[in-house]
Amino acid sequence: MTPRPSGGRLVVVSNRVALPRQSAPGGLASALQAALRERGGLWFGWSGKLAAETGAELHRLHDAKIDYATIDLSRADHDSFYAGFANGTLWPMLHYRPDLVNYQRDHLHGYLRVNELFADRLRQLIARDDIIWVHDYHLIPLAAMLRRRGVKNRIGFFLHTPLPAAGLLIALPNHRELLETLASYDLIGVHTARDLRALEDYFLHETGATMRRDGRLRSANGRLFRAAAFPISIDTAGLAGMARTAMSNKEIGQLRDSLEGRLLIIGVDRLDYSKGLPQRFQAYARLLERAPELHRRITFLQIAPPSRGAVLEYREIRRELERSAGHINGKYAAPDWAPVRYINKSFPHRLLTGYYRTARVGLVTPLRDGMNLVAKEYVASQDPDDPGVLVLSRFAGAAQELTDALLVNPADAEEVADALERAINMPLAERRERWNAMMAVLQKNDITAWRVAYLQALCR
Ligand SMILES: O=P(O)(O)OC[C@H]1O[C@H](O[C@H]2O[C@H](CO)[C@@H](O)[C@H](O)[C@H]2O)[C@H](O)[C@@H](O)[C@@H]1O
Ligand SMILES: O=c1ccn([C@@H]2O[C@H](COP(=O)(O)OP(=O)(O)O)[C@@H](O)[C@H]2O)c(=O)[nH]1
Repeated sequence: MTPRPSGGRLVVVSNRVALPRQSAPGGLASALQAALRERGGLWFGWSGKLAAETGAELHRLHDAKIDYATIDLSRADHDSFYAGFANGTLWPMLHYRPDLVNYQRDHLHGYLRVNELFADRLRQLIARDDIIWVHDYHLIPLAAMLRRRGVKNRIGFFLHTPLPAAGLLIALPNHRELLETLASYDLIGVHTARDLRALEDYFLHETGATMRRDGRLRSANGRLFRAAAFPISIDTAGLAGMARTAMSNKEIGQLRDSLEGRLLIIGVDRLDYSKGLPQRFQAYARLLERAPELHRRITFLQIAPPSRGAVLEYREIRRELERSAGHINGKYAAPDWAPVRYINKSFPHRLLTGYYRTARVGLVTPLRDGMNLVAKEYVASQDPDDPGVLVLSRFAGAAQELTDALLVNPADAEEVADALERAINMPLAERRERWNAMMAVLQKNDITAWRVAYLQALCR
């Protein structure tokens, strides 16, 4: 029997789950929480905890229209699936960093084993009419495994990272066995037209798939599926409202007082090498070096909660940034002024939105980023009468939509320093004009529009 499409329960599956009252910064968790809060449904994934055995117990919880079902991972599965293959192999590859890829066959086996376990548990939870929406590179083969277990429901996939060109993807050992399983989904969503081109190109030229006249792809073994771009977004109106009320919070007042009239530049990123933080610090140092008149007039606040500490590169970048922040302050600080405030802690949106609104400049300079929701949150949080300026990397998916930001190449310290200077000195009329244009984009394509567009396409 054909499943009833749009009326069915929504079952979201992702490795990271935003459990109530648990803080785990990351765009996937923020976005899916906003999407599910409205639509309701079941959210299945990793509990974020370790246990003796993977998936031995299913933890159930209900909160604000969302049913949560989560499982723990064993230490060995966490190390091979999450830290190993997902974040030690796939993540660097997907972020154009083959030099950082650490491929180990036992990590791949762990990855496949955890996907099989996810398929087993999920199989027991789904009903015939459910619409299943799987998220991200941790779970690429899940649909193929569910299909083998007889699941006939609509199953969609969304990739939250960039997708590099086929020429790079083929450097991944066993790439075809893994990536071809994507054909078991009914719809593959990516953030941008560039990611979509890369996906189609890979399927057409590396796997023998063909493109039909109706736009669907036919895999080498005859399965029909679609691929399309759906740029993820934020709860624009909700965050704008939150930013307005945040300004009366004690913590925001404390930040404002501490600035003593200086202009604030803000960066908010998970501590990840893809976010271009060392390059950002260098660009800021370059600005201080070439514009002494700005000393004491500006302060750079970088919020960088630690992430994926089980992976070596993440521990190394943490050390590198501590050195870099110390070096800049050592060189330029005065007894009453520190040019950099560097914080390895995570903050809730209730405060972040107020920090964004306090900042004259939002500095978002990843080397590669699927979307980058921080860029969008910064814009949504601004005061319409006196908005700040977004300096944004061309290599974040968000740059495709936020074309009125000051777009930069994050690897060019001089160009980023130029943009910072321009942002600091930008007249109010130009700030308003740019902000209005970006806000119009975010009001049109908010998180609801993203969810509705994706699910409509999946159920078509
Ligand atoms: O779950 P973690 O390992 O702690 O990492 C956090 C998330 O990082 C990545 O987020 C991506 O999704 C965002 C929303 O689409 C997007 O804006 C951003 O560019 C991506 O980096 C990762 O893809 C998620 O799976 C992680 O949960
Ligand atoms: O201290 C923090 C730092 C970040 N975030 C959130 O984490 C998400 C980061 O998403 P983004 O798409 O920018 O990058 P990702 O971390 O997913 O790669 C955004 O919603 C941030 O507001 C947060 O809640 N607290």
